[in-house]
Amino acid sequence: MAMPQESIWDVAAPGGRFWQWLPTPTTTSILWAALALGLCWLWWKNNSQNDRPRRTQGGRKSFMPGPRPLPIIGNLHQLGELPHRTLAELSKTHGPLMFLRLGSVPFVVASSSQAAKLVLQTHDKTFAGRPVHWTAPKIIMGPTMPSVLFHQPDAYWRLARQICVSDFFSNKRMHYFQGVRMREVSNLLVSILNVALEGSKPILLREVLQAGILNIIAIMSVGKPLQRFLTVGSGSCDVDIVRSIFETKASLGLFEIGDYIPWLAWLDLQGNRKRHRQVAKNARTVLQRIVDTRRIQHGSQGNPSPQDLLDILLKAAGDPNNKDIQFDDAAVRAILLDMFVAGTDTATMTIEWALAELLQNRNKLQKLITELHEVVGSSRIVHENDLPNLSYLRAVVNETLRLHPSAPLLPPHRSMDACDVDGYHIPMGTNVYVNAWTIQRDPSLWENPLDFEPERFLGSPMMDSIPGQYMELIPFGGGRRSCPGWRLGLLITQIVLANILHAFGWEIPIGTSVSLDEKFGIAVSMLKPLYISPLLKLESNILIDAQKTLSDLVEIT
Ligand code: HEM
Repeated sequence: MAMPQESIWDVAAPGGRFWQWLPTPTTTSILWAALALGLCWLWWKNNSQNDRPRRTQGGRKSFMPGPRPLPIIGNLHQLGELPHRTLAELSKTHGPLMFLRLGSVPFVVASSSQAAKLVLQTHDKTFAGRPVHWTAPKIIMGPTMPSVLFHQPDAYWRLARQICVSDFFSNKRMHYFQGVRMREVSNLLVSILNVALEGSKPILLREVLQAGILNIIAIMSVGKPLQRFLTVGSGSCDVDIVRSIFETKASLGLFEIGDYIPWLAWLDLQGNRKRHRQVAKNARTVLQRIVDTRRIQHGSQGNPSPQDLLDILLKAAGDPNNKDIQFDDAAVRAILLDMFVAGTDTATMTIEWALAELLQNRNKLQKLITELHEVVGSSRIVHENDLPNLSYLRAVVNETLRLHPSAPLLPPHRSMDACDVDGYHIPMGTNVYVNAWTIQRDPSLWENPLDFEPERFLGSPMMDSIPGQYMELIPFGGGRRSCPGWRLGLLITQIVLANILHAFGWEIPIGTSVSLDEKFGIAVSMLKPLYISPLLKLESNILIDAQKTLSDLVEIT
């Protein structure tokens, strides 16, 4: 019988096989070797310029300017606690289109209104993507992230977004829920009244606002305030739905090292994954319970016409025309989460910032109070129908969104294709930040840009503009990825702000002050939340009667 031929490896080492000369590999040594190889690869990738936007002018190639990255972490160390501010500083050196590498992920930062226009208008379709490395949303919503906010712009996303825009956020639906919103505003006023009657103790205004606004979004989305869904049991652990929503928001706002150094993601260096998984399990449990209950109700009522977002989504999920698109329960849950996550803090923080600015600028506060008094009088609360007559209020909200946009860098966009922007060739898969914060404080666009001057909007065409119409003012983004809930966001911000200023005076406790320092997060908030005392201005029975009348008008089951 012929002997099998020896391979080159068998003969390479005299007296034995090649690998017998190597030390026996242990798991640790394999890990170290893998780590070393990974580091080399990252070093090479960081220093290679393959994915760096470049342009050719007069036969000479030049790269998009940007700060020099470090190995492995790229420019991550330069972001600091308030990335919109540090990126604004860097853009002063490197220009309005700047390249950075965050970890190993390539980013372009647009810091002028012209650069924003290129991203959000001229190449809107190309830059409609979202990052592919997004640990928390993937764990919480599932690997395809079937949410409007996080999903890539494909047929599913277009359908989900269109359902939201043309049905849920339609004028008809907004009008339908007007009574509900007013009733929740009156509830909010009465909860502040109870504090005021106790001798005007200071309150954490943010908590009261958050609870009221969450209720508005919940009723419009799932038919009733979240507290009305009894705490549900899931096996041995009980899941509180309001807590679950807050935990989800907190998880989605966490900085994840693996999103920037994907190669390290599996190590879960920050130990966040366990937390995300628990958050995902809780959210799935509470939301699925709501979905199942509604299905049972639908079953017993025949095919009712949709009223809230859940009805609309279930109708879409059962529509045979959508059978090629996976519009399943995971999608329904993710879109509901979108509304709670994207709709609550943005409006809450905008109201808090507005009040903080007004307390620092007492003459503007007085002007707004006078307007409210003239238009509404002192015998009733402010109604949504009053809003068209409250132009200074609208100007105050615009000015607040200019100085304090909730998402100062907008959520990251991503190029779905290679494209040329301002002569630079930008490869597919490049992430993009649009620095709305710096654009909205650009001295070449705004006079005295750091001053709180609502008057600048009076008589300006920007006063009632729609998102993306003016690139100088983009708190809601622009283009196909712009905020679909902007009308509702503005409505809630205006009606709540108007009412808390009309019904109460606000005092800063002696020995404290209002600080405009910021805290970065899913929505940028005040570092030191407002802790202020309400002083009743309207007669208390006006608030109590309003609450009673509105509750009688709008019944909730
Ligand atoms: C003052 C209030 C609000 C502000 C400042 C705000 C701001 C924004 C911004 C900046 C974006 C991203 C735009 C981009 O990527 O270019 C966005 C997206 C979004 N917003 Fe809002 N928003 C507000 C209120 C709301 C409300 C009330 C809802 C829903 C109830 C909502 C739902 C969404 C959703 C679903 C998206 C994702 C859109 C997409 O990716 O296609 N927002 N919002």
